[in-house]
Amino acid sequence: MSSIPNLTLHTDKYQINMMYAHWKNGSHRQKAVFEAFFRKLPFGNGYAVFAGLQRLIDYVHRLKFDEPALRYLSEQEENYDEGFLEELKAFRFGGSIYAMEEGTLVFANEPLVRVEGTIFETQLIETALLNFINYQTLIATKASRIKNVSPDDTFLEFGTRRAQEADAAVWGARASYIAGFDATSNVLAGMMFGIPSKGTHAHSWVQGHATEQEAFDTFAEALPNQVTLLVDTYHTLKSGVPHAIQTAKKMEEQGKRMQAIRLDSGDLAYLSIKARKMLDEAGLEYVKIVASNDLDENTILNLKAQGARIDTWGVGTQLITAADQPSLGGVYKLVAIEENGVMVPKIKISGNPEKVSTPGWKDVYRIIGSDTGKAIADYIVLHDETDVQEGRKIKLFDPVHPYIYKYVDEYKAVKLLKPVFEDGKQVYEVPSLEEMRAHHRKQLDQFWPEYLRKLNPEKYAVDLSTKTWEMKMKMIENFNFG
Ligand SMILES: Nc1ncnc2c1ncn2[C@@H]1O[C@H](COP(=O)(O)OP(=O)(O)OP(=O)(O)O)[C@@H](O)[C@H]1O
Ligand SMILES: O=P(O)(O)OC[C@H]1O[C@H](OP(=O)(O)OP(=O)(O)O)[C@H](O)[C@@H]1O
Ligand SMILES: O=C(O)c1cccnc1
Repeated sequence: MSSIPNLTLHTDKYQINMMYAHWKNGSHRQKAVFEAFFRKLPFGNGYAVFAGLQRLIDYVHRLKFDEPALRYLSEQEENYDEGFLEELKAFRFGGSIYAMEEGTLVFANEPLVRVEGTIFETQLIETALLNFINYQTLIATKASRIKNVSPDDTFLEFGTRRAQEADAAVWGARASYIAGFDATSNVLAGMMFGIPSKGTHAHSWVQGHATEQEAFDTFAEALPNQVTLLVDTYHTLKSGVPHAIQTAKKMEEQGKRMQAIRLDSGDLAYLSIKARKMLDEAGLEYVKIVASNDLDENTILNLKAQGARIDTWGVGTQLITAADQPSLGGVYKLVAIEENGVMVPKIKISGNPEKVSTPGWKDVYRIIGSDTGKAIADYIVLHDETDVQEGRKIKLFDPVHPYIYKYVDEYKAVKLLKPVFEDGKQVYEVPSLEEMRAHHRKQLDQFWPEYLRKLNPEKYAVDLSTKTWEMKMKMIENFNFG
């Protein structure tokens, strides 16, 4: 995508400063492994939906310190050596990246992306990687949560005007589509990604005409195949719906069908039930009802419970800004580094036991029961462990309460981290957005409903292999606080 800018300097300065210090020290070609993960699921949801990989891939391809970037760096008060800037000039990403596929259900404390390479390149990409996957995973999760309130209804993403700037709108629209939304109002996202783009009209269209009837008729004449009329500018039931019915009748005379009316204020349950009745009585059973107005999963669920007759939900602000939790706290931690030619696992100790990182270079398997076809647990192993790959009996235990355990031997193990780049070369064929949506739906089918419910979902197990757990415990024990 040529419209994507070079984001090489889209990083925190401390990354460049660490790269510089490594270069000064001669350690910049040392090999390192980092893993990105989050510690807590957002919105009290039982799962998150991974997204952001396409953006990461585009970014990695375009990593290059060009002349303006080098000039800017040369003017900084850090006073970087000329030799460092020469090193940056020659820089290309030559590392390896393994990642979850977009649309995959993911959980806390499991690697979502693993990056292997020189300390120079693995350090540089931390900030942008987290920026992309934290936001897009958050929005995809929110979208999946909203869509799952009523999976058979149609959901439109309407958030652009309220999004935190343009990139958030466009990439948020894409994340929403992966997780089950059906279309976006953002035309650029439509063009860039092939998402269906849809639109009704604003109140200004009605306000700008002498009468509401004239506004509706004129709109219907201009766009006869895409007529959704906004009926709440003056009075929904006394004016908007009757006028929309008149327009629909005129369309019928010309052999055309109006698509829908849109409700955008007031009591959406009451108004949709009344409007449905009026449309049906006029023989317009085929005209659908769209609703919008600061909707989120809770309001939609509530409206459904009240018997609202709404077919299509337009969701903006609450989705695109993830209003109830506007950030996902994904982090990127060093898990191994080369010392004297050998990769040595690394741990990050914290006073808060939940924040102690799991050392070593790891893979994640989804363990699926052979009898049920449903996911049992995600199982994290050191990358050279082979038991799970070979289908041998494994012990699943809670890493916080290891005395709670069970053995499983009848299972299928799906490796979740897919090779994306190997030694700087892209080896992953990015699926189409339609394939990602289908993948997401299949993922949902793989989980029992108790993990998917909106309120107080069951906690899905993310377990460490015995070797991973033992290594972690040993490293904590041996840690020299001196
Ligand atoms: N029957 C309902 N049950 C629960 N929530 C509802 C119902 N109908 C609408 N809502 C929601 O209640 C909120 C109403 O907000 P608000 O009072 O600002 O809207 P309004 O009546 O449309 O006023 P305005 O014209 O200023 O937008 C919206 O989030 C809307 O989606
Ligand atoms: O409420 P959200 O979930 O954010 O959905 C988007 C909102 O944006 C529009 O309102 P706005 O008042 O901006 O313009 P309008 O004149 O078209 O209603 C639209 O009518 C929705 O209410
Ligand atoms: O097409 C619409 O109705 C629309 C688009 C963006 C925001 N609100 C509504």
